[in-house]
Amino acid sequence: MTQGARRSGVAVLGGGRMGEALLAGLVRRLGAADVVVCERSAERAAELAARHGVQVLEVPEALARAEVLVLAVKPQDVDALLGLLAGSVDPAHLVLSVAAGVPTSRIEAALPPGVPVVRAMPNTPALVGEGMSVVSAGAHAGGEHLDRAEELLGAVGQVRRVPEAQQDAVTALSGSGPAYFFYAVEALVDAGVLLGLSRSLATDLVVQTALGAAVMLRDSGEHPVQLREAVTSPGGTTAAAIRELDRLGVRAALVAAAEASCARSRELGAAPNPED
Ligand SMILES: NC(=O)C1=CN([C@@H]2O[C@H](COP(=O)(O)OP(=O)(O)OC[C@H]3O[C@@H](n4cnc5c(N)ncnc54)[C@H](OP(=O)(O)O)[C@@H]3O)[C@@H](O)[C@H]2O)C=CC1
Ligand SMILES: O=C(O)[C@@H]1CCC=N1
Repeated sequence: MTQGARRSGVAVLGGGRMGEALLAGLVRRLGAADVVVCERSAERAAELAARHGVQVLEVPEALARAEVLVLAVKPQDVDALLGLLAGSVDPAHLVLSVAAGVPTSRIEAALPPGVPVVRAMPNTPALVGEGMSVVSAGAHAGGEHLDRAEELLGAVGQVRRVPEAQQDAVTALSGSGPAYFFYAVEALVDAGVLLGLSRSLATDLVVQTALGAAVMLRDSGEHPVQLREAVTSPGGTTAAAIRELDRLGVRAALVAAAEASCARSRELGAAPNPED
């Protein structure tokens, strides 16, 4: 029997926010019998098992069972997890890492030679099947590994491929991106309350407006500037609002936020200095 012939399905290693979002989509796509989770907090593990019907395993058992290993621990925990994998992982596994910043070369160096590694940057809307994931192949990953990663991440939304050098920029846009939109919604709801609306009505107005705007951006084929101009009546309310956004530097703030996210991704990916 060839190496790994008895393995199938996916093990999610690290059942936190991102791990759960992926787990939920994978269970929808593959069924709970083909997805297992490893989580070091017993309480959290029990919660995931109850919510998604998946089996919770220790790392060695998960490696023996699953073909695809999704590394979903914090970048700061990746080296410790790789230490647990190193003795049992082999080239018939596919390691799919979603850890922000961590390059495939760092993962490959900690594992036996030839283990295929794909780096991915998903985002939390995966939880509702509207994720955006971007994948890149490591040195030992071929087209079939990228196809497999794309197929799995396709269960939770859209997928694109980029050269790995672009992954920190991707993290700044789609990885961290949902938080920028949640932040804007939070601020607008507070603005509605300031203007005298109930919090509940303000939330309904802002959330549906965000959803409508997102669908127009996706489906209309029009540039965001054209869509914004269509809202902006001559001498009207929107022009007054946009003038304030420009005066307060919101465009520059968004660019600076994305640059900071990209820089932090690079920092998280750097191998720890043993002297730190
Ligand atoms: N959250 C997001 O929007 C996104 C996150 N990512 C990436 O996903 C990864 C996880 O992020 P996130 O879900 O936010 O973080 P969380 O801290 O919520 O999740 C990580 C989980 O892994 C557990 N864990 C750590 N080490 C082990 C181990 N050896 N075995 C089993 N479980 C372990 C942690 O336990 P404990 O709590 O005890 O530490 C925690 O429950 C990160 O690398 C992040 O960069 C990528 C894209 C988007
Ligand atoms: O904040 C973070 O580091 C992770 C990576 C991208 C989104 N969340």
